[in-house]
Amino acid sequence: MAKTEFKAESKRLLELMINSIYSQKEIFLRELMSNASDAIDKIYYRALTDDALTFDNDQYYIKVTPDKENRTLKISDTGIGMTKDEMEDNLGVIAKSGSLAFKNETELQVGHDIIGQFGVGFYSSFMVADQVTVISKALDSNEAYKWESEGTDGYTIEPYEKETVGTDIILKIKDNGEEENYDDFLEEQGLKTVIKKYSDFIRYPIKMDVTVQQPKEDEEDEYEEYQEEQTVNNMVPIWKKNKSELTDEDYENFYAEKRYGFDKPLKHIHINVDGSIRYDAILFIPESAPPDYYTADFEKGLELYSSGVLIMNKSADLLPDYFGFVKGMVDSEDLSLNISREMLQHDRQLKTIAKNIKNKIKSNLKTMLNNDRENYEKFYKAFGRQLKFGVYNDFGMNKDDLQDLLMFYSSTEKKLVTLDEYVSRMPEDQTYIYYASGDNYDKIDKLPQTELVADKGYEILYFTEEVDEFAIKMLMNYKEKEFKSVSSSDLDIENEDDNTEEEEKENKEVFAAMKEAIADKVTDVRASKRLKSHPVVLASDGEISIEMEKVLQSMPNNQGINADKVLEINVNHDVFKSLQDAYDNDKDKLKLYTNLLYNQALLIEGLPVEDPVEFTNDMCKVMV
Ligand SMILES: Nc1ncnc2c1ncn2[C@@H]1O[C@H](COP(=O)(O)OP(=O)(O)OP(=O)(O)O)[C@@H](O)[C@H]1O
Repeated sequence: MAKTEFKAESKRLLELMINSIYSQKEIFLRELMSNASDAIDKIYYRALTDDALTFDNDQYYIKVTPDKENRTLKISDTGIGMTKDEMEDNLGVIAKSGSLAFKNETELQVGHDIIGQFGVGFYSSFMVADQVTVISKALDSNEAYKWESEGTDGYTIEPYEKETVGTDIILKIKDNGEEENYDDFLEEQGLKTVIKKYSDFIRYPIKMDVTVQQPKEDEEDEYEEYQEEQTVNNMVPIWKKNKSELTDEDYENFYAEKRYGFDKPLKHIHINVDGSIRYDAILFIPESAPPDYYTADFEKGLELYSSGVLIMNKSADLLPDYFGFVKGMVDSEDLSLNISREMLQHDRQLKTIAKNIKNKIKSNLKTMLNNDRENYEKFYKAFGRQLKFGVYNDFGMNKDDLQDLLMFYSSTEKKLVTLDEYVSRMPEDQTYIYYASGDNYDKIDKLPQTELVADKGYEILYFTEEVDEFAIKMLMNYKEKEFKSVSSSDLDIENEDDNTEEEEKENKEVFAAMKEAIADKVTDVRASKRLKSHPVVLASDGEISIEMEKVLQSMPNNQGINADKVLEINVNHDVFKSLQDAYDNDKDKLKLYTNLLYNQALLIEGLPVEDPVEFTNDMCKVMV
């Protein structure tokens, strides 16, 4: 039969699986168990709304059958099954399509990373099997099909006989290699261990024929063996267990099992509430953001259960947007099983739960910040941006909840610091919280605008993300201290040797002539109070800073909002003497110098020079 080729990305993933050196090959079983359990969930949902279907617990289970002689492992479920089209769609293409595109070739070759970071799902079977056969009959269908593949060269699908609805997956387990032993996946004990480790909390029974010994009748010391079907998993959901019985590893396994993420969570929060509203919840703070996190595709939400039965995969109403990174589940006896999405939105109980959850997350993050700084910084690297958006969004409504969770890089501490730490260190004569914006820490370090503030010994917070200044503008102040950009025209710093005002008065005409030369570009040309060694800098008057202008300009529907730019000249720099000289003797030269300085200031700001050809020609004019 002709083989159908896998799509290119799937083929690459398969190659990785087949040649994988990944040590935890056993996770293939977890993936297959989860798929089987999801398939049964789907029938369960259908039964909720379809009167023709009843969900009888006894009929729904997963069965694991090893066959040592033939080196096969069969995993059967009584779930919803797949039609021929679904087999094509689901097994012929990698589910999380696009995930490979996020990785570069070297990372792919290592192999570890990709398996650790992305759900490899069904394909992980190829880590342990030479051949994978899927026989499935979908609910409402009279036909069954067999999908088969030996790896990268493609797969076949053909009609097949299967009486009952559900799916059988048959793996032809690889022969042992020099260093690798696959026999565990054919042994009762090995399989049991792996199932317990990863899939203990699967809600449906995972059954296996287990060899049991019992004393022979009438004959002491003699035993006979027989096979007995046993349920291998515990089925009591982890959230119903006593916290003291559970280890970090249990929570981590649950996180992986549920596919909340492919990282290791930084923290879990287990909540049991038995008050006027009863609920249990397990929440996780992930370590890293999923690739689509900061895109419109990302959907936040927690799994919602009603008395242990999943009623919604992603209940968005349970999490505020700014905590959208939190993964996990909530189970409440007080929610009705058949509640609709629309009704849930207005459900008073759900609102109360959401509020409690929000406060729990906040207090847990706060504790992590205070007691486990290293992990908090990891978290902040992944999701700090989200918190800052949280401060900015909804007209700053949530800023009080979030301001103490923010961190910024400090010029003096050379690490991330909180606003509270900054304010508590402020010298008495310092009125403002100073910040400087730029692309990265190194660039900001070198910004001329920081000279005076840094010289004064004041700490400066470095803003490197687009949202930073917008969030801070929304915050307005922290502990009554206002924020001030080092680029703002009035820095409010006393400087005894300041001679700028006199110089500016004395050289009024020079400044006026310079202003005239670039009148369409800046609102003013002034003597700078903030520069020490640099000749020139751009500052801004008013609410819109130059960094904000950059962000606003890059937006699709930008409305041409500009900062009021001021060109500041260091009157104590030799360049100023040249300007004075040019004013006295050669007005064209003054124009040339002014334009050059303006363009230099643009470059320092990371803004594009408006006319690069004119700029280089001007440079040449000074040289010859
Ligand atoms: N036992 C099964 N019964 C019914 N459908 C299944 C079964 N196993 C897999 N599928 C279908 O194949 C799809 C692909 O499975 P796969 O394990 O590759 O990815 P996933 O479960 O969607 O996502 P991931 O494992 O990456 O979280 C599933 O979404 C499901 O639709």
